[in-house]
Amino acid sequence: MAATAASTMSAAAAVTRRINAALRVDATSGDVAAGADGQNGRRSPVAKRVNDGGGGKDDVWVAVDEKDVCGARGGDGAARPPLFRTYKVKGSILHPYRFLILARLIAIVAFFAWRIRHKNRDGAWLWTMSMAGDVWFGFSWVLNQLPKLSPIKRVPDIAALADRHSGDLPGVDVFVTTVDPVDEPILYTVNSILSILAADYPVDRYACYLSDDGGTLVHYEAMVEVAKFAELWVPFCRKHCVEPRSPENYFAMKTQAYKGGVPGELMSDHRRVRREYEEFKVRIDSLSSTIRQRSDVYNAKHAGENATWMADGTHWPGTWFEPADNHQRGKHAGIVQVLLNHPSCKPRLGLAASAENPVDFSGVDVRLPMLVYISREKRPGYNHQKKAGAMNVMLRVSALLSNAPFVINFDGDHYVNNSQAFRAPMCFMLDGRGRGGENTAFVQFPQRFDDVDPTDRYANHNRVFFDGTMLSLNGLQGPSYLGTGTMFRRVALYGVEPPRWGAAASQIKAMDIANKFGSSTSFVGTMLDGANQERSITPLAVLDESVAGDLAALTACAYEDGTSWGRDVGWVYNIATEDVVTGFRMHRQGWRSVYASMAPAAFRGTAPINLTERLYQILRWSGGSLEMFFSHSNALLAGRRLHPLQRVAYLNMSTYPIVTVFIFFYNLFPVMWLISEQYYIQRPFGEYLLYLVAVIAMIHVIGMFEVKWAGITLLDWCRNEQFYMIGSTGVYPTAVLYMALKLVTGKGIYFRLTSKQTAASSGDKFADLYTVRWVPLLIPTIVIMVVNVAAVGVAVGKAAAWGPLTEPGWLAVLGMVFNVWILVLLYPFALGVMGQWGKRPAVLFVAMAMAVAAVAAMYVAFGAPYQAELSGVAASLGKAAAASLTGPSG
Ligand SMILES: O=c1ccn([C@@H]2O[C@H](COP(=O)(O)OP(=O)(O)O[C@H]3O[C@H](CO)[C@@H](O)[C@H](O)[C@H]3O)[C@@H](O)[C@H]2O)c(=O)[nH]1
Ligand SMILES: [Mn+2]
Repeated sequence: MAATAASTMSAAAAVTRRINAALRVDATSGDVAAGADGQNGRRSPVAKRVNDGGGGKDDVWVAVDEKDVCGARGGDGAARPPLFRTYKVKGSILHPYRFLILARLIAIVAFFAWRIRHKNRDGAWLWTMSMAGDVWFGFSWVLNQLPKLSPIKRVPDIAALADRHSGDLPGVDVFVTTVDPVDEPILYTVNSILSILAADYPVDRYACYLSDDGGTLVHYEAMVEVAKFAELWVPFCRKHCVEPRSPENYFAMKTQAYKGGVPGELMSDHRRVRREYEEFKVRIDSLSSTIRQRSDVYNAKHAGENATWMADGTHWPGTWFEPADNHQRGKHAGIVQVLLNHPSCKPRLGLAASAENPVDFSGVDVRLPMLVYISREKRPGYNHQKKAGAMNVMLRVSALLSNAPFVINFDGDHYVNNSQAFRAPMCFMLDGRGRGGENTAFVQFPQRFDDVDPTDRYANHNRVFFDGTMLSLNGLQGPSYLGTGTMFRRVALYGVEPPRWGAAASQIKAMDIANKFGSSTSFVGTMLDGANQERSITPLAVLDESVAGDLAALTACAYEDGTSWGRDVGWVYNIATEDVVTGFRMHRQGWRSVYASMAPAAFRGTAPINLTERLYQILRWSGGSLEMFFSHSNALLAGRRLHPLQRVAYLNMSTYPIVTVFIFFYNLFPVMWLISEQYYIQRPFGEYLLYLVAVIAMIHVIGMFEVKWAGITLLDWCRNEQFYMIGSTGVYPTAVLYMALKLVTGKGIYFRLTSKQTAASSGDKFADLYTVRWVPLLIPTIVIMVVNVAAVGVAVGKAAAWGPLTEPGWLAVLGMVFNVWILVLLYPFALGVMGQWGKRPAVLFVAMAMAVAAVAAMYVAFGAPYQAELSGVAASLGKAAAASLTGPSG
């Protein structure tokens, strides 16, 4: 947005700015801040903020904290402008929205009353069951709707942060997790790390940690390569203010507005860096074979050995290609390696262009932040607690090495998309007003996905789910699955209670330290410091023997034995969705949190585009939610510190799969009128239909309102509806079944790593979209499709037998509408299970038409009783319609 303004600036100003860019926020690259006017963010903060209104032109949102902004010049003359802005939905939209919710509530209650007064006597069991279903539909809708009554949006003001905290931003420890260089392509991981190293945050105030749960040398050496390539990449990003700072994504972009200060040098620098990046990628790709060849050479020299060798001619302490004792998956030593040491506090300018350095970095700070590789110890017989376990090890190791008061986490396949992304949460953590400040335990940004799926079949669900529901949580941070991209306050992770850090210090002192946090006195010694957000990171001078010993102790499996880790301290264990429960523990203690957004999106990542992978992912999420309900993290058990609406939000989130059991049976119901034509669900049918249509129409209109402020398109919303139905017909009921089994047998859900092989490992980026992995999880949905196709066939048969203009024929067609509706919702699923054929949807339509024709012909030939038996149609109508009473409640 500011590109043209910036490019006309004088060269001298550009150089100053370049240096500044590394040291303080650069207004031209802070999209969230107002458009730059060439003043490098030095306009009066108040004037600027009054002008821009934060969200820009907006016909949905209005600022709620105008008073704070205008009153920012306090009596003592010191300006304390707010660091973030809060917006609420305009009254002209909000009031009709709320009115509709009320109207629907009344309609639902009236509908129940009507149904009870007109109890159906022919099919009492069916009537009772459908009543139970409808009551649950209504109840879960209320749970879902209540927290959304006052939608709020918060936007960080990065320019204001720069004004107020230019030299004293708090420290941040950035954690990245990965397990397998193949399942989670290593190219994503290196890009993730590079985007972090190049972020626009004071280099001496943050550190980056990679946890490699596979313990592979490939990951370690990839980090060595990253550290080398970063020397070119990071200054390049600073010099030209490029976005995003993940090279793969940057180079994939077609055109870009220039935001740096030396547009004349971009072309040649870009070409040069791009070539280096291509070479870097080749080295990353061949790491595995390089290491193998090297190991073969060494092993040949040391007869009888089958080790994996590091470049310096020593054994790799982690896992080997040929598994050996203490060098195999699930059984190896812990490793901590500092790849880039913590930089000095003073800027170090780079070299001028020369033969060896074609890129001129003479005006650019070339320091790099700290980079550490960690692989925790693995031993058989221990439950390693997946990601949560890895996070807790990182929390301890980082305490010793950098001990930043804030930590932020990324999955290996996510990257920093907006270089201001680490500054943005600070706007909330450091703002003293109401929601912000010391009581804020974590700040979360919506998870965005690269549009990896050309048809957007499955990936959009997340976007709608998170933005469409969470954004609106009354300004509350609701429960979520966003383990990645959330910035936490370290003390909150230690289980310390709010509100005040001063009090927290005495809390820590009063705690039964060793029993709670484990036996490392070095670690415990860091705890007080780690809570102090004014403290800057003081690097350890040398990693001497004693530090190495401490680190080994902290990464050991046995460290947590008999402690509170995984329960009251650190990320919570024994649940498939550790992130939700960990956030819940903080909320329950009375911590606050913020859900915020910025533009461009702070972080991006990948979502599986393969149908089966995606279904397993939501199986884990929904299973985790139910586990939460049946655990000590049940929202009903939380004390009074939990905000009432937040409690409702957590209840909704931990029970949402249950409703789909009813949806599942409703969708299956047409089977009834394939075998018999006996069932009435409710009479008089006309009135019943009227209620249903009203209730269904209203939920869709309410949904339209939410679409308006969630910043999503109508197509997104339709995809969401479709994916919700796909989940409701297979995954969610399965999760309920799992939960029931777990309650009986005590065995939990296996946390299956979400595999994302596609883009990196094959030529066709979308190959995975067209791969069917047959699993039992697909069966229920297929059955429902078959039943509904057959039902359509019977309806066509009826219409043909009676003539479409007769009453029975007409009702048959009407019934069919609902079957077709279900089929439309399941359409992406149908394409998914067709595999390669899914590229040609026409095939699906032909096959369906043939199936329908066949069933219709069979009905006419053998089935048609030629009597006025319409009940089947009626029943099918009612059931299918009721299925969408709640819509995607997520
Ligand atoms: O033993 C393990 C298993 C997983 N991971 C890492 O955990 C992350 C999440 O695992 P993944 O299989 O990719 O799950 P997703 O469904 O893609 O992740 C979402 O859902 C998880 C559970 O709610 C959250 O933890 C994640 O942050 C969120 O992105 C990845 O970085 C993994 O490398 C480990 O470090 N160790
Ligand atoms: Mn993931």
